[in-house]
Amino acid sequence: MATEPTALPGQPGQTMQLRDIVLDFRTRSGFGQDKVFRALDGVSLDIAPGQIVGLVGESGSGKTTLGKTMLGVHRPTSGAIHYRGTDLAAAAPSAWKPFRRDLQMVFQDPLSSFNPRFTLGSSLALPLALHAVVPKKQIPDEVASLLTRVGLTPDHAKRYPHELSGGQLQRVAIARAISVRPRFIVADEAVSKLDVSVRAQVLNLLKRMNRETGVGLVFITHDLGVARFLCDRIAVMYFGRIVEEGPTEAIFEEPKHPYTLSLLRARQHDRAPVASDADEAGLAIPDPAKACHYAPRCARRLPRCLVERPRLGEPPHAFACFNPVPAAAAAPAPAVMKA
Ligand SMILES: Nc1ncnc2c1ncn2[C@@H]1O[C@H](COP(=O)(O)OP(=O)(O)OP(=O)(O)O)[C@@H](O)[C@H]1O
Repeated sequence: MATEPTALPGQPGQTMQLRDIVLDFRTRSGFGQDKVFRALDGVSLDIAPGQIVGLVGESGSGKTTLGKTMLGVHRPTSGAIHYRGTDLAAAAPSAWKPFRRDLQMVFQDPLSSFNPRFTLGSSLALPLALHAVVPKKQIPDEVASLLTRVGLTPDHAKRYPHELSGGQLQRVAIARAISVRPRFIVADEAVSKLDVSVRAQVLNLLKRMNRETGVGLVFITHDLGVARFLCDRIAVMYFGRIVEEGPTEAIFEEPKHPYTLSLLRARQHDRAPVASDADEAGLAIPDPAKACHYAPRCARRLPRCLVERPRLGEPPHAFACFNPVPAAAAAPAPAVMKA
């Protein structure tokens, strides 16, 4: 369950609020025509200081795009990103500058997020110096301490990115993100390359850091066991929309959206989350602006679902569905990850 948000020492906590975020990617087709792909379609989400919010959903549902949008990597086509009294969505890129230290990301591919010509020690020292986190002469000690906190040794500071395994690099990426003592971290599949024992260690580190410093964490993952262990709240994404959002236990024990249920069942049976026989029935995909975009795959589809778009309801447990899953039909929750 969500804990009371706590602020960073000496810094008031700030909730990040996303309101109705739409993001269209424009791509060039082979015939020189612009094609528009709507990657985020009306996403609203609040992340309070001290909360860990999990973003789950199948590949391509928009999790990474949403994470990058809330950190200013992508500029939304419309909608609002309220943070510390500013609507950053509409602001010029320079408006993000004062918040660069506050908002950090651990990227999905750790190798490409490090400069191959820098030692990892240099890569870690750079943000410490840039943001004057510690006095200059303390930087080597701080780098060593960061490496130790993520389960590596100070010796790793002398190595280059290509000399480390994917899992080791993931830990350096986490060390870099926490080094500047941010207020928010978006961690994209940040523990996916770690073996079980190291994964537990890093998850415990993230949880401890979150509880001690009040850093807000958006944790993108395919692993529902990890999400259940780590997150206070879960947002389930499907094709650019949040279809269900609520406290972690409610999502696992009482899933309301048929897609959430299919995701939980898919995990139990270790298969892809394809919902029903509706696909095979050859149902035409309805206009997503005017219908539930999950309707063609949904076993609980009503005629209304094909002509009306359901809105996400009210917190604390919100879901966008006209015919939610009754409590008795909810799947037994998947096993909790032990960490
Ligand atoms: N720069 C881009 N230009 C065009 N389309 C993009 C771009 N980035 C992402 N997309 C598309 O947006 C959709 C959402 O992608 P995104 O990477 O956010 O999904 P995801 O849920 O994070 O997937 P995964 O779990 O596989 O990482 C995909 O269809 C993807 O192809």
